[in-house]
Amino acid sequence: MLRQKKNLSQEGLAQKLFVSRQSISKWENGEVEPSIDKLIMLAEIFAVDLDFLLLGKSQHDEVILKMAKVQKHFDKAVLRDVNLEVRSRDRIALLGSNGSGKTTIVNLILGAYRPNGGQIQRYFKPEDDLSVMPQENHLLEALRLKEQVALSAKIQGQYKAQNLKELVNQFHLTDQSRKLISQLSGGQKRRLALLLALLKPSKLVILDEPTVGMDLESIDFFWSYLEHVSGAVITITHDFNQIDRYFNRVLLLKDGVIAADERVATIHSNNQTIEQWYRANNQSQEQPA
Ligand SMILES: Nc1ncnc2c1ncn2[C@@H]1O[C@H](COP(=O)(O)OP(=O)(O)OP(=O)(O)O)[C@@H](O)[C@H]1O
Repeated sequence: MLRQKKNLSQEGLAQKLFVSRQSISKWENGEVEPSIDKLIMLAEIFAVDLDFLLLGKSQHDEVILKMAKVQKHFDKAVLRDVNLEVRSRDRIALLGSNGSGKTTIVNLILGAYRPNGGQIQRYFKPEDDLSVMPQENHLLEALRLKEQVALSAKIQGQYKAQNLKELVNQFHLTDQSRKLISQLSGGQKRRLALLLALLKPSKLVILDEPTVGMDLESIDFFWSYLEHVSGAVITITHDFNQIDRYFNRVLLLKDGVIAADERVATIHSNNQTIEQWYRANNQSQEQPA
């Protein structure tokens, strides 16, 4: 998948790694594993963490979350019968009109809401293996940016001052590091919220409308950074320009159920963009946010 994304043939990759094309073919078929020095080279060529390559095999296709017949109502029913299985390598875009219940699903997964019916099974420890970037930033406005990063890192047991400095730099926030959070722009706050959500490696990362308020440069940075995340990702987004590129699966929430659950590759093979697919499947509803 990574090789194809880079438009590299097996032959081309073999030349870069000083191995035969047959070796690449055997690795890709799962017959043989690359040695660690080749894995390090692969991580560099594909610009992914080594962890991503190492975990990729052991976590392949592992179910990490199951929702069965889940119901949630407030004044009226929001979720009537939600059935969903999330696997460890999924890159899911969760789509649906305003008020269809997307954030409610996120809150149920987090355990912030209890379902009125049905079951939710998490095959991971939420306190260790779940990271969330909520729709509203949960930042401490009175802290300086570097203090907020240090505090969150300490809470999550990820405190290494040098690593944090590098992370702040990667997120292009070094110039803001001494500023009070209350003085940051909306886009800078979103970038900081993403940094905090990704401080530790997680089995499941949930992002609720992450790019709202970001400028184009930050949006590009955001999506390219997410490529490096090794766990499953569920994102609520209407950033249709990116769904085609980044995600491998789309869900449409409509009338309280997952009305459509499709592989992005299948949609593309039908010569549709995700936006066209969304409009065709969500026709009777209002336009997205
Ligand atoms: N805590 C709550 N108390 C009462 N009603 C709620 C609560 N949380 C959500 N709702 C209602 O449930 C419905 C679904 O809300 P939710 O935020 O899940 O939708 P959404 O799909 O995320 O919408 P948007 O795209 O606008 O963010 C809405 O009608 C909302 O008012």
